[in-house]
Amino acid sequence: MFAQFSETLAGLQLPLRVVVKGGPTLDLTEDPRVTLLINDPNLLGDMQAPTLDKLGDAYVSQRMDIQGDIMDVIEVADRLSKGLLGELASPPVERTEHDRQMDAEAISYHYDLSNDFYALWLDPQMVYSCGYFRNPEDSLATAQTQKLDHLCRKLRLKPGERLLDVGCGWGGLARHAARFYDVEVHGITLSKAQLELANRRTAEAGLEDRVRLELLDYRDLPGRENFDKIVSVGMFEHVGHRNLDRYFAILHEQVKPGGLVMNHGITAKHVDGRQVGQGAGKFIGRYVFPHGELPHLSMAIASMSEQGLEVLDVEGLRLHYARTLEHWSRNLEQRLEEAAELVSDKALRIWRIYLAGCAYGFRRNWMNIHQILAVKPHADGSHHVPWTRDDIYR
Ligand SMILES: C[S@@+](CC[C@H](N)C(=O)[O-])C[C@H]1O[C@@H](n2cnc3c(N)ncnc32)[C@H](O)[C@@H]1O
Repeated sequence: MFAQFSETLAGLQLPLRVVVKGGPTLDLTEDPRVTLLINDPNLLGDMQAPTLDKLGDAYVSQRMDIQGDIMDVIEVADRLSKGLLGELASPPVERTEHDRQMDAEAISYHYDLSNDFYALWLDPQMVYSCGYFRNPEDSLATAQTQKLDHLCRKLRLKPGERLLDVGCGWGGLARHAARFYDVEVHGITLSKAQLELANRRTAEAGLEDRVRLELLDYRDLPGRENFDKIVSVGMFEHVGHRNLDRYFAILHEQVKPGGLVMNHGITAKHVDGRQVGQGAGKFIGRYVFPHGELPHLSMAIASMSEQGLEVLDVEGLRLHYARTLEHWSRNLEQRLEEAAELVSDKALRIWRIYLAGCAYGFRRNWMNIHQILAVKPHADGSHHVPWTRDDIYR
């Protein structure tokens, strides 16, 4: 099997060494940067058609180990896959009918993993979404604070207003908005572990009177027109295509007439949902974000518009997310031993591949991220949003 494998790979100029445990070694160039250690010789068969999903799966299941910089590993894996299979154009992922239980389980799987583990590689405020780099060399902490402030400015928060934060994570945005914009924030999450730490940090910051966080599904928000402004960051990826109209209808119902809604989330590259990334999306769906779905920007805008939210501004931040993920991945790589004390070997393998793989994917334009700002106009069509964007950038 190894002879056939060597022949298949022979033409690829990749900085790759393949070592079969207790067996032969193959170097594709001099001084390879990346080594794949094959623990299970049967894997050589699968490696004839190496999608990123199959390679990732081999690593997660310990059939293979890796050596070298994790970013190099991802790049070499992608080049290996494209070299042997060409550019794969996969059909869209299967869309699922999301219900509360399915979403609660999917959220718990990802976000209840371990607060201490997330704290190892996120910024000090534990913001788990794309940062905003005024300068590409900004630190992660700076970029996250800038992102929180960018959102608050776009929302034109004013003292005393009520803000709903859908998918509040560890509460970084809620605390920033309450502290610096003097608003009252109601945040919701489906993660018990997140909520516990978010509440603790809010109490420590002395913001309990202005920040209320709770475990609640967005479909269970009571009442209507309760909020002056709404923000949702990194949450709508969990909603699902079939629930998109319902989700935006709920945001429309919850915001007061004249109020602003900000939806910040990852969007698909292609309108028809066909996948790029050599099977990487399958890996993410199986191991990282079960039932996650990425709508195209045009679908999000169409759905918002149909639900009565008038789109004012869209900002693409794709390279900002690549940079954010590079920080997260580098942070994790520097603290692998501590991480191994906090999560299982399997989870650590998954998160290593996911963070480096998504950094690579955003850089290569496999997906995008957009902030979409919309207003719910008054019944007569009026609203009082400033005529220019000058106030945001003062
Ligand atoms: C990627 S995290 C983003 C957290 C935070 N907005 C941030 O930027 O740090 C996604 C958040 O969405 C929440 N979420 C996902 N589905 C939800 C649902 N159906 N109802 C309420 N929250 C949900 C998760 O619990 C999590 O807090």
